[in-house]
Amino acid sequence: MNRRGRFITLEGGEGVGKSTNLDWVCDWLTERGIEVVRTREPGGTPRAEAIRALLLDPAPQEPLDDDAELLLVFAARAQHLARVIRPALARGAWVICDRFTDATFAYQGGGRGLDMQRIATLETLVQRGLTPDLTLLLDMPVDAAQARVDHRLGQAGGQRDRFERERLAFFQAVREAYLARAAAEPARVAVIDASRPLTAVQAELGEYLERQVAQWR
Ligand SMILES: Nc1ncnc2c1ncn2[C@@H]1O[C@H](COP(=O)(O)OP(=O)(O)OP(=O)(O)O)[C@@H](O)[C@H]1O
Ligand SMILES: Cc1cn([C@H]2C[C@H](O)[C@@H](COP(=O)(O)O)O2)c(=O)[nH]c1=O
Repeated sequence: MNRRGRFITLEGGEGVGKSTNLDWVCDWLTERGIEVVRTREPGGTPRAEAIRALLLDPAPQEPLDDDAELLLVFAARAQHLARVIRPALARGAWVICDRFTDATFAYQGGGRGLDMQRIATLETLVQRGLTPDLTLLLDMPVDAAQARVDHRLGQAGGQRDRFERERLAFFQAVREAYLARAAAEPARVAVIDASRPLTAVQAELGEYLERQVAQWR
């Protein structure tokens, strides 16, 4: 693929502030004249959003098999790549994505305990070499992040989705898997302490972006 744009992902467990900071990152890049495509996983196209709804639906009457969950995540990703991510990168836009395959290694690999090598095989099959240029991993202790989720749900009056209903041990395993990926790929994954006030988090995000954009231009 003729890839002219850049691919940036935001990652982290539930409630660490990905959505809040994604808006900020997109505005930061747009202010510098960069065409930004803001998207998310699972989702990003109507069909992939339909798969997202299946994945997030608690539907206790039919538990979702772990392998089915993994394959649905990659089915949504294949559609998202074909319809949104690859075309945007080819025309030179920068794709800013709320979660990508690091989330699969963290949730299905760390959280569910699925074999990381099987996930890597699907990654190769579906992505054909396309991986993020930069990943901003928002990290904080699980209990404090869960308190933020509770606060947000209390304000918005929503229900916990199928993942948000998991036990603390699941989220702890997700966090550890994310940190292991960051340690294995320090040049791509920047770990940001998300437990601090938003201004401090965004100051550090800005520093990473400043450095990275200067290097790419
Ligand atoms: N640095 C921060 N300090 C305090 N509160 C924050 C901070 N960042 C985000 N929040 C608040 O925490 C809640 C969760 O933030 P947000 O929805 O952006 O997280 P998220 O990682 O996208 O969550 P999810 O994975 O559950 O969608 C929101 O109410 C948000 O306003
Ligand atoms: C990409 C991806 C996502 N998930 C999970 C993680 C979250 O609980 C939900 C998405 O909801 P959010 O609004 O982004 O928090 O999906 C996953 O398990 N595996 C994945 O690859």
